Amino acid sequence: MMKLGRLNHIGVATPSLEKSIAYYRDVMGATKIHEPFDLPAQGVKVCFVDTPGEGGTAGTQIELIEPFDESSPITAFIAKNPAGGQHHMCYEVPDILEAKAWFEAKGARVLGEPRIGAHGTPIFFVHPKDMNGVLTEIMETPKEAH
Ligand SMILES: CC[C@H](C(=O)O)C(=O)SCCNC(=O)CCNC(=O)[C@H](O)C(C)(C)COP(=O)(O)OP(=O)(O)OC[C@H]1O[C@@H](n2cnc3c(N)ncnc32)[C@H](O)[C@@H]1OP(=O)(O)O
Ligand SMILES: [Co+2]
Repeated sequence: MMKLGRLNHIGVATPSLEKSIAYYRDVMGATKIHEPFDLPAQGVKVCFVDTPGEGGTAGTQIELIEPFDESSPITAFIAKNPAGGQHHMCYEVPDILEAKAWFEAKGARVLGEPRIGAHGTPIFFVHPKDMNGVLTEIMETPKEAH
């Protein structure tokens, strides 16, 4: 049985990181907005916004993602949702290969091989049609978090 880990982030696609950063800062009152960065290998520009956890623990994050270029995997999503929107959910697991085997054994479509994601650890995606309509990212928990 795979053991589901914490919700690491909620991916929110946007046509403009700049506008979305201003929204989380000025409307949502986010106190910690990380430095945006490019992730061309995954076809996105990224900005993490922290949401507070309980009693000083780390909460989850909003992962703002903008297409890096026309070939981005989120270009089609933005074309369908010009204002952007909730794109994926990312959960942590202790062992990415064990998790990949788990989902494949369940008959779910794992999209590609594990690759390094925005937190610098291996990730993969499971097709939304096999996950109750939710594009699901699985991420190996960063070692320092163990
Ligand atoms: C990895 C870096 C970073 C990190 O956190 O580390 C990120 O998270 S980057 C996030 C961007 N990267 C990805 O999303 C990679 C995985 N995604 C894909 O491979 C595609 O987006 C895919 C296969 C999920 C969808 O492909 P496409 O956009 O071409 O759309 P389709 O017409 O093929 O979609 C088929 C079917 O799925 C529905 N769909 C599409 N996207 C989503 C979504 N985000 N959530 C829920 N459902 C989605 C789409 O509506 C189609 O449904 P249908 O009923 O057939 O119309
Ligand atoms: Co993500």
